[in-house]
Amino acid sequence: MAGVPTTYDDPVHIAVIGGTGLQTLPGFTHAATLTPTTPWGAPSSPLTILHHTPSDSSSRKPTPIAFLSRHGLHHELAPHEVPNRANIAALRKLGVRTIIAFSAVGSLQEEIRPRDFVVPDQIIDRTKGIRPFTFFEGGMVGHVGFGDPFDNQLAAIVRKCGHSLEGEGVRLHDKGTIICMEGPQFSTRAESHMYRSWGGSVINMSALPEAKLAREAEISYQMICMATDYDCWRGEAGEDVNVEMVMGHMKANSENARRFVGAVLDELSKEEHGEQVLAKHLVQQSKWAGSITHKDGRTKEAEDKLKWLFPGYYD
Ligand SMILES: CSC[C@H]1O[C@H](OP(=O)(O)O)[C@H](O)[C@@H]1O
Ligand SMILES: Nc1ncnc2[nH]cnc12
Repeated sequence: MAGVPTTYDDPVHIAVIGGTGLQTLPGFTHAATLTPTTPWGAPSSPLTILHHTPSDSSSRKPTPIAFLSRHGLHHELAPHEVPNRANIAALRKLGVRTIIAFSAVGSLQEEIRPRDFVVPDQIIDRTKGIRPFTFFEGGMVGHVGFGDPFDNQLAAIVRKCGHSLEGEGVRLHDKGTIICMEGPQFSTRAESHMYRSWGGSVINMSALPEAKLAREAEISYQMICMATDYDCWRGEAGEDVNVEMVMGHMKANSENARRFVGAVLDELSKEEHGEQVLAKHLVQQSKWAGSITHKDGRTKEAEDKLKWLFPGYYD
């Protein structure tokens, strides 16, 4: 946008990643547009710095947030083409330590209806290993815990905010297991039934490796899912998923998605969440996770990249 600054000097600790149907985040003040590069390439889209003014207090300063469009500004990146490492690395470098990520999902359960929101707590990986999925490779090994793929404390805040919007058209499910499939084709009916038998709640193509990379980058991460279809498991009881169906529900419910983000940002802007927003509980996790490779065994390339991401960790 003409006249908008291309640099931003204040720290930005919170990011929103928008998915299908959420390429922009209207209703916030546009403070800057950044186009960073990283050792893993450029992110999916420019990082838009938005100012969020908390709705319940005129005295609090606006909170800056970074917005990134996962599939690009015009949805030109397929799920397997999303440069997840560049996205997460660019956000961390900016100072981001908390990410709220949006995703349009298929429902695998009757009670999760189209336009319902789900705050998931688990993921089953059905990607095919073709997406780059770690910062620790090529001469520096690292292993981080992923038992809980989302941040439990952040999830509690997100759930509270979602429930506060109930009665205003928002229906929220507090838990759920995401099946993250490779795509870009949707599932077969046999696969869809199998995922239901595994206990899957919803299905998408984007939770991984985004969530894994956020964990490696010591960023507190929670996905908010919005159901747009019943995939294809209902057979004759309903129409199979198609893009028109997904986009239709996303468009019709985008105002609720925006209000949901606004409520979460209101809450995260409160001083009491300062430590959580900075993900203090994750600090130095990757320093120890990555120190398994002795200095003598490191390649310069791997070390340079990781030193860019984590200055001071591997000196
Ligand atoms: C257009 S339907 C499939 C597409 O929608 C979801 O995108 P996102 O998670 O970025 O909202 C799903 O993961 C697929 O990428
Ligand atoms: N049925 C589905 N399968 C995978 N990703 C989706 N995103 C929205 N609906 C989906």
